[in-house]
Amino acid sequence: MRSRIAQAKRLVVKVGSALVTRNGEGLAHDFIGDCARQIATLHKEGREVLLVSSGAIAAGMQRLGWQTRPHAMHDLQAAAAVGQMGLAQAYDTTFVQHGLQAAQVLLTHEDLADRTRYLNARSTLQALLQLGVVPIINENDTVVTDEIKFGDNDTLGALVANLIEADALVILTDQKGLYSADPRVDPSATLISEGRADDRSFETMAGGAGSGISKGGMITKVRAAQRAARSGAHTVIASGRESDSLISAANGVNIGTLLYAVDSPLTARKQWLADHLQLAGQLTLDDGAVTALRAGRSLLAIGVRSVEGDFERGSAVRCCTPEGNEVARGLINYSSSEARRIAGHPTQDIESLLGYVDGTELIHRDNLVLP
Ligand SMILES: Nc1ncnc2c1ncn2[C@@H]1O[C@H](COP(=O)(O)OP(=O)(O)O)[C@@H](O)[C@H]1O
Ligand SMILES: N[C@@H](CCC(=O)OP(=O)(O)O)C(=O)O
Repeated sequence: MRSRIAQAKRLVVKVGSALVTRNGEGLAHDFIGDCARQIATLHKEGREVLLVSSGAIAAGMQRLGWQTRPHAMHDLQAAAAVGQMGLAQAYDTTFVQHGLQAAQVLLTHEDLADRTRYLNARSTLQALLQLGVVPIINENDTVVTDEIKFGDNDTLGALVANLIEADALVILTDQKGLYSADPRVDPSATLISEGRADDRSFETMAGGAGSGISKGGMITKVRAAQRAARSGAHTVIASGRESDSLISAANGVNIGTLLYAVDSPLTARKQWLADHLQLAGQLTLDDGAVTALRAGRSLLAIGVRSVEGDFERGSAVRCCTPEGNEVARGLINYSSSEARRIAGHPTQDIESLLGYVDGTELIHRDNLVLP
C-alpha cells in the first residue's frame, strides 16, 4: 500500500498550528525552514507540492501579545490578518533560499462551493504548479463567518486535494499518527499503521484538538482522509517533529498512519463530479464531437451546434447527440452567452470573438462524466 504514496506525483501537505507556531509561542522558523527544505527535495524529484498551512491566528496572537485564543469572531479575524503577514513572509523567505517561488492563496468555502470560483481556483492552482511555484494555502479567515468556515485546515487540505486531483494528502501534526485513542488521554493507545480511509471505526478512535491553538484535532484528519479518498487521494497522517518525515511519507516509508483510497482516482473523480452535478443547461453537439467525447476527449466549441439554458461559467451541463440523446455531463468553462458566441467556431477564434480565453476547451475531459 505504501508504494502507492511513493508513486504520488501531486501531493497536498497540511501543517497544523501546533507545528508552525511552536504551540502558540510565535512562528517556528526552524520548522518552516525544514518544511521548505523537504518540499524542495520532493520538487527536485519532479513532484508537485501544495502546502496548506495553519498558523495565522496563533502567529497573530503572539504578535499582538495575546495569551489565550479569543472567542469573538472579529478578534480571531484581526489576529489572522496580523499573523498571515508573518506566515507568508516566513514561507517566502525560506522557499527563496531553497530556489523555489511560493504563492499565497487564501480560500473560502464559497470559492470551492461556487462553480465559477471553483474552476477559477482550480485553474489558478494548476497554473502555479505548471510554473513550478509552491502554493501556500490557508483559509481566508478575515472574510469568513462561522457558518461558512471550513473551520479547520484538515478539511481545507482535503478539499484542495479534491480540487486539483492530488494523488496524496500528507497531514503533519504533533503526534506520530492516528492512535487507537487520544494518546494524551490514554497512554496505552497504539499507533494504527494503515487502513481504508472509509473505515468508520477510525472516527470512534479520534478525538478533538490537542492544544488551545489548534482547531480540528484527530477527528477532522480522519474525515479529511475520507474526503480526499473521494477523489482517489491516499492520506498519510504523520509527525512533523520527526526528521525528514515528509520525505519519508512521500517515499512510501512505513511511518505514521496511511488511510488509503479504494477507488482509482479516475473512478473516484467521476463519482465525485456526478454527485455534484445539478444540470443548468444543455449543449447539442455535432456527430464529430459526439465521437470525440466517446473516445475520452475534451469538448471543443467547434463541435457545438446549439446551447440551451442560462448558466454561468463552471455550471454543469448535459451534452446531447443531434437527436437529443445524452452523451455526457460536464462542467463548462464558459457561460451560456459566451458559449453561444463561440459555438461552432475553432478554438483559435475564441479570443477574437470574446476578447479573452477562459480555456481552450469548452469542457475539459477531466470535467466530463460519460454514462
Ligand atoms: N486517536 C488519536 N490519535 C492521535 N491523536 C489524537 C487522537 N485523538 C485526539 N488526538 C489529538 O489530536 C491532536 C492533533 O490535532 P490538532 O491539535 O488539531 O493538531 P494540528 O494543529 O496539527 O491540526 C493530538 O495532539 C492529540 O492530542
Ligand atoms: N486558518 C487558521 C487555521 C486554524 C486551524 O485549522 O488550525 P489547525 O487545527 O492547527 O490546522 C489559522 O491559520 O490560524
